[in-house]
Amino acid sequence: TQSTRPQRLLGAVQKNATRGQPHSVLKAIDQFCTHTEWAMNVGDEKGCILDSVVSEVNPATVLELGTYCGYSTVRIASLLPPHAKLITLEFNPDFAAIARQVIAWAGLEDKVQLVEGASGDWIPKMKEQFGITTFDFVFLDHWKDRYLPDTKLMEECGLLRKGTVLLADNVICPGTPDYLEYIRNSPRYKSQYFKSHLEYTKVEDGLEKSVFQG
Ligand SMILES: C[C@H](C[C@H]1O[C@@H](n2cnc3c(N)ncnc32)[C@H](O)[C@@H]1O)NC(=O)c1cc(-c2ccc(F)cc2)cc(O)c1O
Ligand SMILES: [Mg+2]
Repeated sequence: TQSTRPQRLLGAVQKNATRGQPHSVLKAIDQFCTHTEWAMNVGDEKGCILDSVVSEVNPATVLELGTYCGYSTVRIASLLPPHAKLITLEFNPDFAAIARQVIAWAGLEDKVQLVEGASGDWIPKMKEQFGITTFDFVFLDHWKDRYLPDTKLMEECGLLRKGTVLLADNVICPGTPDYLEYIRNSPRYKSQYFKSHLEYTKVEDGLEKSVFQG
């Protein structure tokens, strides 16, 4: 039977990366996506911007929306201080299964809780299920028309505090126009656009960093 793209990406990690070395996992995925097969990971160019924002925030609690194969999960988790927790939500079980193996290959399973399910269902359950009070950092990388409703949901559920940083991928391509309109015009956020390119291409894309004002 035919393999899927995530299965082929995992194969490239197991073949070319060293267990327990997150940077080698990222390098193997980026090489696979550059030379063999494009895949919708945040990639190395936007990934460096992600790294700098994560390092600046130095978060103890992280929420990632949209795990896919776990590339950005590994990228973020490899920068977290000890005892920090990253919760990542993925509703496609096949993608989740691959991501678990990519995260394990990087040796980061102790820092990561991968939850299978839809963000809209799980965000209201974060406090009771995972003992989260608020998130220090949120990476939005799931369905582009879910960024706005899920941000409003996080506000309503009291999951954001003064200083929480939201970082949104793909605000240009595929684009999240309703989210950008809201977040850039709301007095409750201070936003900054980081111009970049769609992963592994020359197409313009970018990340929007927004700090919740409380
Ligand atoms: C949406 C995907 C990423 C993952 O998110 C999970 N997901 C969804 N909605 C939910 C939820 N509500 N809760 C939990 N998980 C959820 C899904 O199953 C995917 O695995 N990402 C993209 O579609 C994506 C697409 C492109 C792209 C750009 C140009 C093109 F020509 C073609 C594609 C680039 C990117 O950088 C992306 O990130
Ligand atoms: Mg993305």
